[in-house]
Amino acid sequence: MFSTAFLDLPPLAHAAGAVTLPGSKSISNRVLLLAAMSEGTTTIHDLLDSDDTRVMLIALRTLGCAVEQSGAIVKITGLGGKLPNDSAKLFLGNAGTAMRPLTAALAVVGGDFELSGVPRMHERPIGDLVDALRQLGCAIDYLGNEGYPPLKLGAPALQLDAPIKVRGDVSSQFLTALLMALPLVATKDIVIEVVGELISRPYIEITLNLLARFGVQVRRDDWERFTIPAGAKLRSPGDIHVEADASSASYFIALGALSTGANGHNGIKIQGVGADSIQGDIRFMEAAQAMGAKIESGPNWLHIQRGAWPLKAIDLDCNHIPDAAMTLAVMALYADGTTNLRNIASWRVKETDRIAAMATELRKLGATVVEGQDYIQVTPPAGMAGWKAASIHTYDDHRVAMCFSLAAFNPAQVPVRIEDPKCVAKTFPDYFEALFSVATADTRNIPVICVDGPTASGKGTLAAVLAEKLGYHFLDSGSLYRITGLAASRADIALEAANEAAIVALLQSLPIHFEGSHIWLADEDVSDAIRTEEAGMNASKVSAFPAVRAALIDLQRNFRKLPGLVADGRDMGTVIFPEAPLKVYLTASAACRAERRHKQLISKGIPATLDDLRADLEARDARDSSRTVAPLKPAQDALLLDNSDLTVEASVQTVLDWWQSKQPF
Ligand SMILES: Nc1ncnc2c1ncn2[C@@H]1O[C@H](COP(=O)(O)OP(=O)(O)OP(=O)(O)O)[C@@H](O)[C@H]1O
Ligand SMILES: Nc1ccn([C@@H]2O[C@H](COP(=O)(O)O)[C@@H](O)[C@H]2O)c(=O)n1
Repeated sequence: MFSTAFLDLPPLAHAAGAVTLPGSKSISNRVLLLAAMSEGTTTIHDLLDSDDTRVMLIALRTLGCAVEQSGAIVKITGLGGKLPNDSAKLFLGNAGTAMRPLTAALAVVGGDFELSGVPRMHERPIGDLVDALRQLGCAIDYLGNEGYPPLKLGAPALQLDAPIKVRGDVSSQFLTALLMALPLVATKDIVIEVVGELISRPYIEITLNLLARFGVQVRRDDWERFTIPAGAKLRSPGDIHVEADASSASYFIALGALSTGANGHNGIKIQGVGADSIQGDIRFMEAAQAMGAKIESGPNWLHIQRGAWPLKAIDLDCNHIPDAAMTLAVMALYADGTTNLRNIASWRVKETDRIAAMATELRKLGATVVEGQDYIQVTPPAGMAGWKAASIHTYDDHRVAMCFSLAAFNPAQVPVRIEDPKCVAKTFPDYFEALFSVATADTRNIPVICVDGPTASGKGTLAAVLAEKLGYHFLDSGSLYRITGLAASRADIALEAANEAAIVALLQSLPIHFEGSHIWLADEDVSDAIRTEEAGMNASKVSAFPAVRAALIDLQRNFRKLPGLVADGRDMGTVIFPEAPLKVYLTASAACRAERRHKQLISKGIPATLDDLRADLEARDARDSSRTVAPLKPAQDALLLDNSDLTVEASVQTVLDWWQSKQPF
């Protein structure tokens, strides 16, 4: 997951390949609650691992439910509707799929409970559900504002005779909550009557479908009346598999529809969900097809290719696909006219006011947007010149972050910044990794920051922090010369010009691989072995051989991958990435560098004297600067930074400011 303050997406050119999506949030949290409340043990496969499922699991454990987790398999021993802990405070983050059903289940079972969430959760209405539960005799108090969490629940005095009325036109989650909770107390037939036009019906279908899997057949009369039969009991189905999330699939369906192939492949294959999914958002497929996508489907897979181009503008009632419809609003940027998405009033009470959020952010990109209480109309930017690079605010809303990533395919090739990318953790923590696994960019558009300079100036430290803050890859090019020197010494090859060909032959056979900050030579972790002063001096010797340098060029350039790279070395800016948009030449006085290296070695328990270290680093710098190929020197367009009197933090901030000054947003 990218936990950076922002993630800059360079212009993306193509996309092709296969993605496996995480489990459905709607199914995961429903199954968790049903499994916890049922009789028997349920083994759940492919459960979504995200913020929303995590808060649900914590809540269930707090209530006394036994939960065993091993990877994507979770085993729940059901409580059979009886709570071992009938007094608890539950924090449910911003998970509507946890707050609403848990409120209903705990209110009917009874106990002393407090349910709260993040500030936004306390702005999301729950009054209609509370009103319905109070009709049943449940004891519920508001701890903050009337109609909103946090809530306090007490012991109910249940009256099940009269039909329970619940509004269906604000959120279908209120009805879902009642449907899942009432089998816990169905000593007689319990009737629920929906007031107002029921929205998001497909989500109710998921609920009914899962209740049936747990042994409860709800009778449905149209979409107005639901009866839980007397004697209904939740019983574990044993094993249950969670489908991949159809709402998450919408981003990759859109990707297939708007991008051309790459690497000899065409189209996007989505594993884990097919056209026969029980999730309502799968009908996003039809909307995408109406806009031009070509889609094939099989058991648990979809394959999407670009069809019509530009995409076709549509006018659609999106009530049946409220979450996935946000993706249509971004696809509309690539359409041949104005797209009108109607009947989406529920957007206003989701993680954020999604109509306002989408309108604001689409306008930043150059679109013309008209918004109403329950609709949004999007007209694409006028031609290439109409597109603007934009920093997309994401409102702590995972879907805003994910759908706006698709704007990076814009024909004007302007970059798009996604603020707070970690908000995708709500449903799809590795969304951007999945995107980068299928998307490609023109290499020249993948940003590289070069940090060159003499020994112990702090290049590695600076470059690693920059990479972490920007979410970029990191190339420690010196490690490649260090490994070469180490391997040659171990092979008893003297580091002399006469042995240049032998050293290159050895280098080309070396099984080097990187794992985070660790470097492996075959199955040996050589990260420490290459860090000695002797290894540094040997690296300096082999690095002076032109054939060794030539042999390492492609390997270094292959580090340039989405979303970007920070490269540290001696010739990053002069030879390896001469067209990099930012080149930093980092220096510090020799005395200062010797002192830093001394401290570094002593802290690792390696004995060293200041004088020897200074002599060594000056010798190394002299050799590096005087060699014939790729000598150590600042690139002509490098920015010089002498950090003798700067802290690491100050150096990092200086370079981040330089980088920001080059961005269009
Ligand atoms: N601005 C700074 N102020 C104080 N200490 C620093 C600063 N930058 C780096 N250091 C410290 O200096 C030491 C050397 O830094 P680092 O290993 O990053 O240098 P380098 O230029 O990558 O060296 P080499 O070229 O030998 O790999 C480290 O202990 C690091 O913590
Ligand atoms: N791009 C580079 C990087 C390093 N070298 C040589 O390797 C030695 C070790 O590098 P460190 O950054 O790990 O200290 C260094 O002294 C250089 O001789 C290089 O030539 N080009």
